[in-house]
Amino acid sequence: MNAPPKGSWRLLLTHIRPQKWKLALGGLLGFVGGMAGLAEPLLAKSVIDTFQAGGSMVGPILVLTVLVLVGAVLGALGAYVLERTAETIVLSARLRLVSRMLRLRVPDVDRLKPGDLLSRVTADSTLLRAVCTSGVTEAITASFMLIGCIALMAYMDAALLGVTLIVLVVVGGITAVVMPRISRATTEAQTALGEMGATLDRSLQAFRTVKAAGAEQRETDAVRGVARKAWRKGVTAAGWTALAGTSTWLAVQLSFLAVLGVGGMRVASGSLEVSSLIAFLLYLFYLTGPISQLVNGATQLQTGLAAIARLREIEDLPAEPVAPVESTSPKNTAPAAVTLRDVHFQYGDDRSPALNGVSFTAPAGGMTALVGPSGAGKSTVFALLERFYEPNEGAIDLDGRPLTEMPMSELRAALGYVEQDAPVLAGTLRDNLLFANPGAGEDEIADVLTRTQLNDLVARLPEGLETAVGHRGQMLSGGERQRVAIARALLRKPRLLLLDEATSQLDAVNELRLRDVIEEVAGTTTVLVIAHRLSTVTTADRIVVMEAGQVRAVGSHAELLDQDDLYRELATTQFLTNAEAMAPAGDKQAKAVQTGG
Ligand SMILES: Nc1ncnc2c1ncn2[C@@H]1O[C@H](COP(=O)(O)OP(=O)(O)OP(=O)(O)O)[C@@H](O)[C@H]1O
Repeated sequence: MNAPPKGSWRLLLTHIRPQKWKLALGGLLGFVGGMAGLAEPLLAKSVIDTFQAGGSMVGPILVLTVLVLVGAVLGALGAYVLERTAETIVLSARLRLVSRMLRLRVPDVDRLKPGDLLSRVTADSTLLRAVCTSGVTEAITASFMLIGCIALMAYMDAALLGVTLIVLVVVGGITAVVMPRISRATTEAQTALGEMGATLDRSLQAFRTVKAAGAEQRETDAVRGVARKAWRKGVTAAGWTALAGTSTWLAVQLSFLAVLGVGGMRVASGSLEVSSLIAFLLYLFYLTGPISQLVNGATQLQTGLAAIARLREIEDLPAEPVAPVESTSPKNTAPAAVTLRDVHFQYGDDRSPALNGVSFTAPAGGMTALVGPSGAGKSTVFALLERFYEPNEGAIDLDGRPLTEMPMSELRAALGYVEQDAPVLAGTLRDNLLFANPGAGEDEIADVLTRTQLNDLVARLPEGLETAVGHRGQMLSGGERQRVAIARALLRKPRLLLLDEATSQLDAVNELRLRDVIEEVAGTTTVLVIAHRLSTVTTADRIVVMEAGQVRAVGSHAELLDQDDLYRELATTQFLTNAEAMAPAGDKQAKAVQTGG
């Protein structure tokens, strides 16, 4: 990336525009403060002239002192206003990103890594701060100062200014060459930082697995590897930045020597006053400030634009529509029928089809079970029902209405979704229950706790509903987690409950409880369950057998046992082991051969 893409500038302006007056005020204060400093050499010249003429120096020195103080105060005030405004710009960028992040579409998030996303909100957005202060405002102020300074130098002595400018043009050239390199190194450093976040996030998400697999060192090495990569890129950027800074310093020193030489000769020849030479030299040193501010500003701008480019990648992604404020009219809670008509879907152009012409109906009320070998496309059906993805062909209707014609919020409000894994979030049990319906009352909570047979769990927990359940709910058993997730989904009063049964073994008690809970729920709402248990399939009103992205049979347990070979095979291998698990003396070996999925 040699030049930041055009869109990055536009996005930068989007962030800056709302704060433009505050930035202008900060810049103005800094500028006025700087102007006070600019007048100092002129006054110093008059002090020297007065001294040489034998007049009183009290007046000029007093004015000089006041000017220094006013300059300092205004400069500090300007810096504060700028920094404060820059913080506000960082905040607004973060708020924009955060509110967009959770509205991104599932297929886009599938591609992105959570740790990298995190690093964009935290690390990359921070870089905006510098771009708004040094990058934009200070650079503009510094340009004015530079122009003012050069004008005054021209007024003092045009020949000496000529000498100075030659050296400055050389610095400008060096800076122009260095800047794109800083930009590239910064982008790479930020990308590496994002990679580090993603790698670390992966390990933390699977913390127990990492330990159990004895992979601490390997994972640590992986994170250290990307940390070092970020360091290398950071060091490269630092090197170029140092070169830019040093060339500035060197330019001023060289100008100083050149002006001292040329000016000295002119003083000796009597064509220049000593006081003018001193004032000119003071201006020359004064020039260091604006020039290094400009170089620093350009550096920060490159850094900021690199960060902005990463923020833009998120901002450019399409988002799902924002849910409107919940209407006050009572929510339709009647069980809904769902129909899939010749649905085709593939996760990407390079993937083989996950669904290949799937058609079936789950009538309103009652339970429909989806069964089939792993990879048959069962979870994909759920993902399409939630409109996490859109079918490539075919249609899905809810109560005869195509999903695409329903507002997303209405559709999702009508569905309850219990994921197969990690259905519980960090927080208290109450937080978890209220997650999908924060407005639910105590009586509603009590009701779902009874329906999902969680009362004894609540009684057993040290702080009841207020007990923290740990990151991803580790403090609960698998069966409890699943029932908590069902309770949460029920509190939302869904018209259709999508339940992806965990494939892991539940003990006999929990399996029976789950069966009873599903059966009870199916009495009041439509339940579509991806079933891995005999107890679930035998109680289902209808069973849809899927294989390789297609529906191969639909019927009752008895019908399918009789008519469908695959179902019979599943029943005798997969489901049967669950049945054995229900037996009081659960045969551990039988459990072990359960195929899952
Ligand atoms: N997010 C995804 N991106 C790409 N491919 C996917 C994704 N999710 C699933 N697939 C693929 O789509 C196919 C169907 O997967 P799906 O999860 O629907 O199967 P399933 O029947 O639910 O299996 P299981 O019972 O093991 O969960 C599989 O080949 C799988 O590899």
